[in-house]
Amino acid sequence: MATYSRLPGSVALITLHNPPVNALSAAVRQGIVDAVQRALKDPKVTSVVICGQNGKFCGGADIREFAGPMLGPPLVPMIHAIEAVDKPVAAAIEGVALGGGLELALACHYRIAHSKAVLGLPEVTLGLLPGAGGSQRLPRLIGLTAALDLITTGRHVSAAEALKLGVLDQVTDSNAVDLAVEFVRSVAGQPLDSRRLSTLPCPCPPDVDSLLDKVMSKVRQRSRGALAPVACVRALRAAASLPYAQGMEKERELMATLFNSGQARALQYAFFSQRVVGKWSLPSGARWDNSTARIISKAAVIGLGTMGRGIVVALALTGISVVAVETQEKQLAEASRVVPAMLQREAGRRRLATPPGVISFSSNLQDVSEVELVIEAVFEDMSLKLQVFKHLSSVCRPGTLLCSNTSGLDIDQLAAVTQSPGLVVGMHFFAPAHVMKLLEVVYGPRSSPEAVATAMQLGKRMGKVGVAVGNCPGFVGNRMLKPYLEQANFLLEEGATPRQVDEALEEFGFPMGVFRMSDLSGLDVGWRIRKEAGLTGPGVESTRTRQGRRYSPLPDQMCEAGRLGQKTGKGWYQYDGPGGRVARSDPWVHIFLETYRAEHGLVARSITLEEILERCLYALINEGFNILQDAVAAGPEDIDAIYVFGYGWPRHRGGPMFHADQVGLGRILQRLNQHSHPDVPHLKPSTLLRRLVAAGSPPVQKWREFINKERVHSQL
Ligand SMILES: CC/C=C/CC(=O)SCCNC(=O)CCNC(=O)[C@H](O)C(C)(C)COP(=O)(O)OP(=O)(O)OC[C@H]1O[C@@H](n2cnc3c(N)ncnc32)[C@H](O)[C@@H]1OP(=O)(O)O
Repeated sequence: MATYSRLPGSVALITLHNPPVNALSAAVRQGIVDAVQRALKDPKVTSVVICGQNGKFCGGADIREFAGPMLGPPLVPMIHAIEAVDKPVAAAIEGVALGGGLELALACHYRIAHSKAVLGLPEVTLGLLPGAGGSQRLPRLIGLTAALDLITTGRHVSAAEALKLGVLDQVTDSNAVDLAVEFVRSVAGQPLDSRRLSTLPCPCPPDVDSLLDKVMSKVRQRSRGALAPVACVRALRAAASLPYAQGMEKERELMATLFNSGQARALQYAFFSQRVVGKWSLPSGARWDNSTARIISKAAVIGLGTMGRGIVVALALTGISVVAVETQEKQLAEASRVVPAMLQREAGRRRLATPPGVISFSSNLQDVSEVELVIEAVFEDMSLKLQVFKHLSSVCRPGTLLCSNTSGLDIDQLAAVTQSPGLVVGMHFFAPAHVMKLLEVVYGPRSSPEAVATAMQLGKRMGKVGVAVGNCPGFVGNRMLKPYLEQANFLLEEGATPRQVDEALEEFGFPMGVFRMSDLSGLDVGWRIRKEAGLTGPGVESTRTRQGRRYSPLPDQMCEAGRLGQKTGKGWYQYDGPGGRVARSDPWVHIFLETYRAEHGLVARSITLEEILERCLYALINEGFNILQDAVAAGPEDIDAIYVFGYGWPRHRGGPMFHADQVGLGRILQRLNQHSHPDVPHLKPSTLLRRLVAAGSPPVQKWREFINKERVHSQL
């Protein structure tokens, strides 16, 4: 709702009440409409201030209402009515003015904000555009170029930047509501025509068409099939070229298309998934709201390879003092040179004046004795990690949390060699660790709620999306990746080319197909793991069935030929040289594949884009169902957040489990059955998938409840 009060000196104060962010729910909109009417009718009122309760102006439209029928007064006429008021209206912005919240502020005649406020039109991130006049008013206020940037990226801006751009009239370090009240009193009675943004022309650069074309091609390239950024540019083209009323008509038309698109539903689901994963729970009953996190101020990182360096930077950026340990002198010298530069660069990118944390470098493991938390990031080798954990357990003071950045090794085994297994968790970062948003927090059967809560809290401080996952080989992300990679290799055996497979996946929306990705991360990573698993290496017979399952030796043979990817200048593609980035098809690979097929009596067939997507994605999704069934992930949102934030799954497709829901569980089951083969267990439909289909394919939002019920009745 919204409350109305009359302050001394003829100012009406309208306050939005809808915790936690004063979203514009039906009740709030109704409250605003009523309060504005009251202010208009009251002859003693000469000016109006709109603010939000509890230091938050407004977080925009109530996203939860999007799923149901539209109730209450619509936003657009409400906003028009505010602009039309013949008494000065000011928005007093504290906390946030986002989406519909900023659109409400743009309808006001003046905008006054607290210096800590954050403003933006993030609708594009929800698959929408600023559909309450924002796409037409903002460019009229700050010019087309700046509006294109804010609206197509959805980025939040600080009050200082908003003031510079001209969004705000004044910024204060003290009370924004008091200042706004004082301000509107001082302008009461002054003409308002020039303050009504809808009446102003849109300031455009002379080469407006070329600017719009350039931005359009940039968003198309960046957004890989996402509809909203393209619609945003179209709405801004209308603002630049049409009178306001016609521009609004275009905005309405574009919004209607977006609103009903599957992409908007997917992006809104992704918004809530990100929040759901923060409310973690463990099978033991420990949860985010009944477990206490420790506040870490001093940490250590062991191992300064690529991952370790990124983790040091991520920690230091949060203001934590870091002891960075590397026992190999050459690597230590290089890290001591490179890490401070990385830190400086990242601090600059985040607009921090100085990096807040202090880093000390050491070659001596003894130097970690005083820290509160250690993250081990040594080479992915179990015996080495066990040695490090044993050593840490004796060096660190009692109560120190010991974390491993392993990408899939057994956390419980590491915990077992320490004196306090409850204080051991996995903190699986993604490269580059100071940039990538995902953090898998891996709990073993003995990990304490405090250890999980601390790792999750630390992730949040580092700006990560932390997802608590159970302990199993590969955890969630890499466990699901395995069948996906496997299918991609099988497709090559059967007649596809690396480019064909990659193009299908890139067209789906991945930033990189599986083979380009593999070239980037290095083919030797998987090779080493397969050797450790006894799947390849000296003495292993070169057959296409290993350990009782279909196996493709193709990637092993690539490694044996020295083709390790970008770092060697050759992998599934060829590059300009070692470290080259531009992937070109390589005739060598085509001959290699033909020879391989001939040797194994395989006849290449033509493979459709549909088959590529089905086999790669449905194999991955099927493993997602197994993971839910095994309670390694608490719900589909956890898996989807992992894939969106760590594995390049297109956000406008919600995540693999959301995608399964959109495609239809019955269809996924039917296609898995079709592609299934006795020696490819990954394609054998999971029991959970079968049970969901048998239960009538409930929507993804109901799966968590379904799984819990099935578990109670021992059906899973
Ligand atoms: C014609 C229709 C036009 C529509 C245009 C729009 O306005 S679309 C909506 C545009 N607004 C946004 O995109 C803002 C979304 N919210 C945020 O970015 C952040 O929540 C925040 C406002 C910056 C606050 O961040 P913070 O980290 O402090 O808190 P949380 O993100 O955890 O959020 C707290 C709870 O509030 C819920 N919530 C936030 N915004 C909205 C919203 N607009 N509608 C409904 N609910 C919202 C959020 O889900 C959290 O609740 P949980 O129960 O914990 O999930």
